[in-house]
Amino acid sequence: MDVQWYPGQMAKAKRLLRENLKLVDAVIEVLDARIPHSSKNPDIRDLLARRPVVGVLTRLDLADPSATAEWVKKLHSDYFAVTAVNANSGDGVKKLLQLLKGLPQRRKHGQRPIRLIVVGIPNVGKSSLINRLTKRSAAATGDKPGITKGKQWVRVNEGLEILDTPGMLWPKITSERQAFGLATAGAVKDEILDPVQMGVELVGFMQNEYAQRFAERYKLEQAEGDPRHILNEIGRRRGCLVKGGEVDLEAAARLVVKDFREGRLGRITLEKAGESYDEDEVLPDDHR
Ligand SMILES: Nc1nc2c(ncn2[C@@H]2O[C@H](COP(=O)(O)OP(=O)(O)OP(=O)(O)O)[C@@H](O)[C@H]2O)c(=O)[nH]1
Repeated sequence: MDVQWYPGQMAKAKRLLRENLKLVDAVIEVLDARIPHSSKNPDIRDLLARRPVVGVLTRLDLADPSATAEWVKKLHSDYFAVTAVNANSGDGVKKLLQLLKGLPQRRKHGQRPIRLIVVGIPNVGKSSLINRLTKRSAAATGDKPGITKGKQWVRVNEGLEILDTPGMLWPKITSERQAFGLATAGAVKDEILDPVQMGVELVGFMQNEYAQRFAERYKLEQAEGDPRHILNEIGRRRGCLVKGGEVDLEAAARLVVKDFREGRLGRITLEKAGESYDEDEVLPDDHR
């Protein structure tokens, strides 16, 4: 499995982050509310050097509301404060601004505003959040991982400034389950997983967690049974066919994953706060 992050890239990301951290009083770590466990990078704690970190779960609108509430509670002990937002619409940003008001300044610099950097793995909504906080639309946003550009201080309000360049964190993939979550949520390139495998796993997950809603969405008489077979059935119904009328399973898989990403399967969280992540199957070192 190719995880798309190479040691050189990671070293560069770390170096940049270390440089930028020298400039700031506090950090916002952006997590995807649909995969809070997998979008959190446990390796950065040392780099942050005791700076207060505010955890922000984006995609509030796409995640399961009760799961998000539980994650906010669970993550509380890891952060200075935690909250959830919709970085597109701005829902929850007012509350975040309230929390940011409580941040301490690192050094006494007279009256200068508190300086912040936004960090997170690719495609979690860092630029969207910066744009929301600064009410601009200049920071580049896009649905492909890794397109953030530009660099300057931007004023949020009289007490707060934010670095326009988000800090890029590398996803840490130690289990197949994490690979599935990160790829399905779009935080790593799709190529990390075989598309059919991703689709089959997503169907299996939906069968276990949101069976009724899933059956309704695809007008399936029943959502039970072999996930591959169900995927085939979805492909047939949706006209994902190759010459000769056979189902194009890859097209069907891409359709289901796209429906998930765009919220058409409803509000879904792939990782629940109450689950244990310690016992995940650990991938061999060369896959991390
Ligand atoms: N529905 C929804 N979409 C969001 C939210 N936050 C971000 N997005 C979308 O997710 C995509 C990625 O957002 P970006 O802000 O570019 O993410 P980023 O972390 O800066 O991405 P990189 O530059 O790749 O690291 C965009 O299409 C956003 O519109 C959210 O809260 N809800």
